Amino acid sequence: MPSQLEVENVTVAFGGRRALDGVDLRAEPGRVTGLIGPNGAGKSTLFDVISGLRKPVNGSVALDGREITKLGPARRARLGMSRTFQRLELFGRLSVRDNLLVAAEMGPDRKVASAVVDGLLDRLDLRAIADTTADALSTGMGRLVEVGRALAARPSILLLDEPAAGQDREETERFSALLRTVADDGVAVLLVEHDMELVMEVCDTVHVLDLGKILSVGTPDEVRSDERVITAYLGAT
Ligand SMILES: Nc1ncnc2c1ncn2[C@@H]1O[C@H](COP(=O)(O)OP(=O)(O)OP(=O)(O)O)[C@@H](O)[C@H]1O
Repeated sequence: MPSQLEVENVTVAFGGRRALDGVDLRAEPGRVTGLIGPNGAGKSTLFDVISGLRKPVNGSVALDGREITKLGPARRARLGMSRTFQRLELFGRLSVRDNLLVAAEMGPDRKVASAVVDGLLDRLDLRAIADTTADALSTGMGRLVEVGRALAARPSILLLDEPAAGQDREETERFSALLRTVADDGVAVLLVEHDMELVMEVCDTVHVLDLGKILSVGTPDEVRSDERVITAYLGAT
């Protein structure tokens, strides 16, 4: 079932410093929503709040109108939320196929896990390396497998933290097409990414975070021409 994510007025503090300060964000089913901003802006911290790894001091997270702010990561995963991490979290000694299988078995229906993996190997064009161990993959391919693991749980909302880092241009182009098909299936995709070409090409809406606050929200064209965004981020990339 498609899920809408609503983040309202989220604040997180480390010591006395606010890493997030009154952040609002919305991600809708069938759309790719971008979250961009300079290093240290608070993007990963916001992902941690959305996925339940960090509790905000203020604000709420809701999925389809149901408040989930107090739920832990496992409960959120059962509600259809899947995420990837900036640091690869693959099982290094397992094959690509088995990495996907472990994730698929945690999905809503274990009986279909191997069929789900079969489908993903084709969809992500991973069949040729299905028996390769994760340790032997390039960073770019590792990231693709990590996205495969997130998809194996058949999420309704998918959080991707810098999935294209380490991918070459061809891998990124294929990845961009994949993200569109994931969104077209009704998934709400939330994408943190520094690769501006990918963000501008694939996102329907982009949120720009700077120093813990949302600086701008709009279509890629609107955000790209926003002077505040150019000054805070785009001018420097
Ligand atoms: N566990 C922590 N303890 C203290 N400060 C932290 C912690 N995690 C993050 N921060 C600080 O919070 C701010 C936001 O960090 P965060 O990693 O969310 O930024 P980011 O936008 O994801 O950056 P990047 O693009 O480099 O990944 C930074 O100033 C960071 O130093």
